[in-house]
This record gives sequence, C-alpha cells and structure tokens, in this order.
Amino acid sequence: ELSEESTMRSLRLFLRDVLTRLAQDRRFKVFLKPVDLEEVEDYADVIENPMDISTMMNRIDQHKYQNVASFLSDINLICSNALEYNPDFYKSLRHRACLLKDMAHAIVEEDLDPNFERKCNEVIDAQ
Ligand SMILES: Cc1noc(C)c1-c1cc(NS(=O)(=O)c2ccccc2)cc(C(=O)O)c1
Repeated sequence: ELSEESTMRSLRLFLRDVLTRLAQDRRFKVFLKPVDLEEVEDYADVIENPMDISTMMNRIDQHKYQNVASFLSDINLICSNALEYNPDFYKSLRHRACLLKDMAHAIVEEDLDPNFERKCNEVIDAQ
C-alpha cells in the first residue's frame, strides 16, 4: 500500500523522467527555457501564461504537480502558446510544438499505470 508521500515521490520521479527524455531531444531546444522577453518584445502582450520545460522541472521540485494530468496541461500550454504566438509561416516551430505535445502524451500513455494516476487523484481527494 503506497503511502501518500511515497505516491507523490513516485509521481515526481516519473514526471522528471518524462521531462528529461523530452529535454534531450534537440528539436525541443527552443522550449527548454522561457521565451526571452528582451528578444521577443511583444511576447508578454500576446501570451498570458508562458511555460517552458525548465519552469516545469522547477514545478516538479516544488511539488506543484499532484497528478499527471496537471503536468500534461502545462505541456499543452507550451504547445498552445507556440501556436498562438507564431503565425502560420513559422511552420517549423509550430510543428515542433505539436511534436512535443504528442510525444509527451505518448510517453505517458505507454509508461503510466492507470492505477497510479487514480492513486494520485485519491491523494488529492483526501486533502
Ligand atoms: C518557443 C517560442 N515561442 O515563440 C517564440 C518566438 C519562440 C522562440 C524562442 C526562442 N528562444 S529565445 O526567446 O530565448 C530567443 C529568441 C530570439 C533570439 C534568441 C533567443 C527561440 C526561437 C527560435 O525560433 O529560435 C523561438
């Protein structure tokens, strides 16, 4: 019987592994750090909730994710921000954003035990 603390610890290990695997893919280099607001001056005017892989790694360490669904919604945010800010002509960035999202969901799909996500949600409900 996994205690709540060990369930959350296992969740953090799982999420760090998913994020590390994505961060090692050179195609996702532009998503590793926050968009540089000095370089992309109007970014904050367009994108309300910036997100990137390094910020997500910090959030794992800050125990901000209590289930995999909340982790995936931040991955989805990286993707939706890139699609929203970058017009059609920036095809390669838009494509890589979609690839990041699909790869994250595929890794979770193949590696996450559904009972484990249920256990995480039971921990949340018990709070
Ligand atoms: C992600 C993202 N979402 O909107 C945009 C636009 C990007 C994005 C962000 C970055 N990284 S950065 O903000 O630190 C940077 C911008 C300009 C010069 C040097 C660095 C690079 C690129 C790129 O295509 O190279 C694109």
